[in-house]
Formats: sequence, C-alpha cells, structure tokens
Amino acid sequence: MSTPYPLLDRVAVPADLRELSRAQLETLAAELRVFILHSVAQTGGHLASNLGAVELTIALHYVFNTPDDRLVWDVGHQSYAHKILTGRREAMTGLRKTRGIAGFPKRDESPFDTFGTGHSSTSISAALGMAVAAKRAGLERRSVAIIGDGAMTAGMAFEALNNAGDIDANLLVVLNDNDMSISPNVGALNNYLARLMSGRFYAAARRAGEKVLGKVPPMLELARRTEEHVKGMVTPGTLFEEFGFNYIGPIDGHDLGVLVDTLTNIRRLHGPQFLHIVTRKGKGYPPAEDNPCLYHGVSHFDPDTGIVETAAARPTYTQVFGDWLCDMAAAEPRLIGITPAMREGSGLVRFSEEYPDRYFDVGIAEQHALTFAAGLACDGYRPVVAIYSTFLQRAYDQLIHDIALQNLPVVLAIDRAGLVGADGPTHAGSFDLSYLRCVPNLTLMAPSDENECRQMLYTAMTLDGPAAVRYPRGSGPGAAIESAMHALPVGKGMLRRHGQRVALLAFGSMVAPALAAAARLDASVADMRFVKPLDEALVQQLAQTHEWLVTLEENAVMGGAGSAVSECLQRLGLQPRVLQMGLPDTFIDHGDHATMLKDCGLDANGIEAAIRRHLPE
Ligand SMILES: Cc1ncc(C[n+]2csc(CCOP(=O)(O)OP(=O)(O)O)c2C)c(N)n1
Ligand SMILES: CC(=O)[C@@H](O)[C@H](O)COP(=O)(O)O
Ligand SMILES: [Mg+2]
Repeated sequence: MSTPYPLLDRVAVPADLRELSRAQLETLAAELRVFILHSVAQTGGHLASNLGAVELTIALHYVFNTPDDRLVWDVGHQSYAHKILTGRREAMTGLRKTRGIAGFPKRDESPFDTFGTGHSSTSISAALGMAVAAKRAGLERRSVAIIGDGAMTAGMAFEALNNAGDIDANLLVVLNDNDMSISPNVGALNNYLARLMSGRFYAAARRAGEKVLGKVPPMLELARRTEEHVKGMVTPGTLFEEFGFNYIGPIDGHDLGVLVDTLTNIRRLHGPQFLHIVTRKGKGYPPAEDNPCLYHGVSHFDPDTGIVETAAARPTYTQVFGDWLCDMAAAEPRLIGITPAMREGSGLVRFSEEYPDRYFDVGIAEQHALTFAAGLACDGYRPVVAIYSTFLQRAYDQLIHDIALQNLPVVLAIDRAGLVGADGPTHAGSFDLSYLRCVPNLTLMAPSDENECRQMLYTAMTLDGPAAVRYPRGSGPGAAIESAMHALPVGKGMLRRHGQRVALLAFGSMVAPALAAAARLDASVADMRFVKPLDEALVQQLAQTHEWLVTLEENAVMGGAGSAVSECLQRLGLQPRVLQMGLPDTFIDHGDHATMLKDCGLDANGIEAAIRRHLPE
C-alpha cells in the first residue's frame, strides 16, 4: 500500500534523517508539513509556529549530533516537527490530551527534549548552562537555543545574551524571526529586526555573515570593527555583536540548502554564535499564512477549508473582562489597558481598537508590564494589567516591590487561574491565591460567575490600592450579566445555601460544584468572593453553626484560600473540623480540564464523596 509519507516513514530518529541526501530533505520537509497540518487539525495545538519551523528543525537535526548536541526550544510551541523526528510521530494523535504527549518539550518524554519549556525566553539561559557544563567537562558538544522574535523581547533573553557574550562557551542562538509574536510583534527591537531585513541592511548583513564564516583573525576583526565604530559606520548585526556574539544572517529559514550550509559552517566555530533566520509563520498553509494569529493556537479544524471549531456559546470570562474594560474605559478616562503580548488571549482586541491611545502591548515583558503600570499609577492613571496567572509568576517582585509596597492603585485582571487543560502544568494558574494572599495592601477576589467577575473588576477599580481579580479559562456557569456596574462590599462573602452540619466555603470556580454537591448533602454554601480581606465574620458564623467546614478552591491547597480560613479560625480560637480541598501538591499533567478537576476530586461528585468519607455517619 502506498503511503503519503514515504520519506518520513524512513525517519524514526534523527540518525535516520542523517542518512538522507541533501536533495531528499526538501521532500521530507513537504511531507512533514502535511503531516503536522493533518495531525494538528485533529488534536488542536500550536499550528502556525510549527509550520514555520519545519526546515529549521530538519536542518538542526541533520547538522547537529542530537541528542548529544543540545537543542533548546524557546516556549516549545514550535517543537512538533522535533517531536515527530525524534520518535514521537505515532504519539502525535494524543498531543496535549490526557496521558498523551505534551505540547511542549518535556525532559521526561524524550532524551531529545533537553529542557522543559512553555514560558518564553528561557532558552538562551538554559542552553548557556549546558554549554558551560560541556566546556567544564572538556566536551566539544554544542548547545543551541532556538528563540523567536517575540520571545526575544523579554528581559530574560537579554540577561542571557549579556552573560553569554562574556563567556567563551560553544553556544549558538538561532533567532527565528517571523515578525510575529502571537499577534504582530511590537517594540523597538522588532523595528530593529525589520531594519536588518530591509534591502540596504540585508545586503550588508549577508556580507557580515560571509565575514564571520571566513577566516578573519579575531584581533584583526576587532581592530576593523573598532575602526568602523570610530568612523560611525555601524553595520547591521551590531546589537548582537556588541553583546559579544558573531552575528550571521539574516538568511532564509525556509531554504534548506542555505540552512544546512550555514549551520554546518557555524558548527565548526567556537564561542557564542548568533544566527538570524527569517521565516513565515504558518508557512505552506495559506489560511495560516494569511491569519497566523488565528492559527497560533487552534482547536480542532478542517484542514481543507481551514474552518476552526467554534467556541462555546456562553461568553468566556476573557470576554466578560474585555467588555468590562471597554465599558470602564468609557466611564474612566484615566484607565490604561496593558498586556504583555497577550492581546487576543486576554480579551483586549476590542479595547485595542476602540482605545488605541490607551492600549499598551509591551511585548513579552511581564516584569516591565507591572512596573510600567506602577509608574502610570504614580502619576494619576488607573492602569489595568491583563495577565495570565502563570505569567504573573514572572513579575512577583514587581508586584510586591513596585506596586503593593507603594500601595498603588493598579488592577490585575488575572486570567487562566486554576487548571488550564491542554497546555498543562507550565501554563496552569495553580498558585496565584497562595502567592498573592500574603502580599500586604492587595485586595484579592475570585468570582463565582460572569456577573460577579464584572462587578469585582469594577470594585477593584474603585479601590485606592492594588487589587486583583482571578478568573478561570473558558466560560462560567452562565449567569446573566448586568450592564450596570456596582461595587461589592469589600471583604464580604455571600451565603448561597443554608444547610446542616457541613458548610462549604467556596472560592471562585468552586462555588458551582459546591452548590451541586451541597444539594445532595444538605450542606450550607458560602461564595466567599474575597480571599483577601477574608470575610472573618462569615467564617466565624459558619464555624459556630456547623460541625464541619470544607474549603474549596481551584488553587494549590497549600497556602491558598483554605489556609486563610484555617489561619482565621485559629486567630478566632474556633476549632470546627476543617477539610481543605484544592489542587494537590504535585504538577498536574495536561489534558481535558473537566477530567483534570475530576481527578483532583474537585467536581461535584468528588466533593460529595470526600465529604461523605470524612463525615461521621
Ligand atoms: C513568559 C511568557 N509570556 C507569554 C507567553 C505566551 N506566548 C507564547 S508564544 C508567544 C509568542 C512568541 O512569539 P515568538 O517567540 O516570535 O514565536 P512565534 O509564535 O512567532 O513562533 C507568547 C506571547 C509565554 N509562553 N511565556
Ligand atoms: C504557547 C503559549 O504560551 C500560548 O500560546 C498559550 O498556549 C495560549 O494559551 P491559551 O490558549 O489559554 O490562550
Ligand atoms: Mg515570532
């Protein structure tokens, strides 16, 4: 029987790839691209970046002796070709699914996955660590960081360049420049990269590439460059050269011949190398080339038409936030909306169109986003930072030192709080209640439904200090959303059901399953609303009228909202029996969100069962 993938069938591991002729690589790339398209159409996943990285992946595995030579993929959302060529082709049917392979490189999954990723801009640091380890062991091994132009905008990438350029380790940084982050890339660096691409600079840069690949003695080269600087003849590539790298490029990242030649030459060089390649996001699939943003991360779609499975009918929390932001901006001229490179995911598209002069995409720069907001707040603005829970982890010091310590009125709209499903543990917002509730001055809220989310965001805006509202990925229970906005009483929860013996103190997304479980148990349910300040009076009242208190949160049970309740009870000298339910002390693998919650015992059945297990008859 004929196969649509005759060459790909011959490549189980990269060693097989290295048996192919240079001419066969082109055919392999075409097959690989078709395979990825049809595979991701079934499973969903990060399509556009993967289509753009096919030739690069083949060339890297062809030239470098992987896994001995180390490839470190930044973010890792472009690693599907790498997974397929390193023994996981069959496993692609389970990509990002329960018990299937991860959407990002994962060390447990394969020796070819040298470093676990998901968050951006870590690759240069990690590859540098590996390069230094090789140097210390006296090994000739090469380490390669593959980083996109979006990921390159983060401070961490520059911290790593700064360090690497001053260490004579065998590190290669490949900048995969497709002129896109998730949405169009932003910032001065992006403008600079675009200038490198423009005709005049491109030609000069090519000469620079030839020069680096030639045999110019280092001292002569240094003298030449110093002379150029004195004369003001700064050539392209200077930025990376100033960091101590040999800059090579830009070259066409879809031309396998050029890629293989260039990488082969670079592999012979010692010290820090920087290769700038230019690719197209979505390459080879017209719908994705035309709309790379839509196909950055897609659910199941029809590869023939490009039609993507439609989203849920109910509005997501992200949409609730986006609508609130526009309504709030109309009423509050001091409002500024900020996103660290997540315009679509955070629900800021409409705001960016209606209020372009009050909208700031700061690039992948979570730390800067918060301190930038702090600065605006110092001068009377009311910044709203829309940020994923998992990415806020990057900006913890900025939150404490720059915002909370100075009690500045910055609103954090924290999306993707709790488990997120297919992206898995790298993207889960499992810790924010724990790491936020200990920060002085901060008001912390968790809505149980869409309307509460809108009103909490409004409440946050009325406060004189920092406030955070954390809400989950996807839709809520489907509450009617009032167009009017009103402030909730700060630090007050709400009793939603009166029952006997057991009181469920539920936070945010746990209110709905708590109500369902409570109906079967005849338990009381409180929507606690505020993690900080906690409604101590309500805790006291429930403790005095029930035998058992059960706290529920979609956050690590350690140090989270349940811990706040326990601390409160201790302060009050009350000793009811307490069961704290939340996420366990482990990283939870990717999969379907509902299944993950069920596995943690956080669906209605699990809650009921846990309570029945603990309750004496
Ligand atoms: C710290 C962090 N912030 C934000 C993100 C979300 N994110 C994932 S990919 C991406 C864009 C990356 O752009 P680029 O590196 O150019 O890769 P491309 O998507 O163009 O292939 C963003 C913002 C992330 N993964 N990590
Ligand atoms: C790779 C990455 O960090 C993003 O693309 C992320 O996968 C988006 O997640 P959402 O789908 O929840 O917006
Ligand atoms: Mg990019």
